[in-house]
Amino acid sequence: MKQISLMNDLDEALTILSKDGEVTYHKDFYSGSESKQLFEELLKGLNWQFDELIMFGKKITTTRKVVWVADSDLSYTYSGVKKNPQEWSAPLLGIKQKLESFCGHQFNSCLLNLYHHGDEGMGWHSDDEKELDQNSPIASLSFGGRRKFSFRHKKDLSKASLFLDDGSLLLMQPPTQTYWQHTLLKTKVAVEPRINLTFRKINHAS
Ligand SMILES: O=C(O)CCC(=O)C(=O)O
Ligand SMILES: [Fe+2]
Repeated sequence: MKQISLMNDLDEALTILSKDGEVTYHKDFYSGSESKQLFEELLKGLNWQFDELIMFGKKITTTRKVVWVADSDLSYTYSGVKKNPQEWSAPLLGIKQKLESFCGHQFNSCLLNLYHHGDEGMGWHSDDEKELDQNSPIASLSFGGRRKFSFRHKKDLSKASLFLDDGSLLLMQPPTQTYWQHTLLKTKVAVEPRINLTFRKINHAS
């Protein structure tokens, strides 16, 4: 199995995948002080809830907490469970604006995940739900503890891994979700809590 590992000590954008999609990593999208402030605002200013998903036909509740934010006219089913969106808060709107001008794309929803410890992660999946606009990138922002993230090609199982730093942006362009899965790995090393935001574009129900 081919393994690509990247050290994230460059300042400019790093290209993560070699084929079947495009992912770039932008280490210092936010400065350390901006990230610290945004982490606190997001932690305190949103209604964090345990996530519910269907696994092996059973509804389970995660220890990780989530918030789903979206324009009020949207609904979204994720991991088999329909989500009810919260409204955009001021800090989130500020982040969305900065992202949109950087990416040249508009987003209408954001899934936030709060990982309290290293023993909370997210298993292999693609963000390829049918509601998502296939032509839109997914922009993943990280605040707090530095965590390892991997991609795995669905056919040849090749991998690409990197660490997602505090204040970093991982930009996943189409058709990345069609060909690759990704995961946030658990770790036994002590890590700070982390908040991840994935900005998405959901199609309006026709
Ligand atoms: O926390 C992360 O970096 C990954 C989150 C993710 O993959 C998702 O929300 O779909
Ligand atoms: Fe994901």
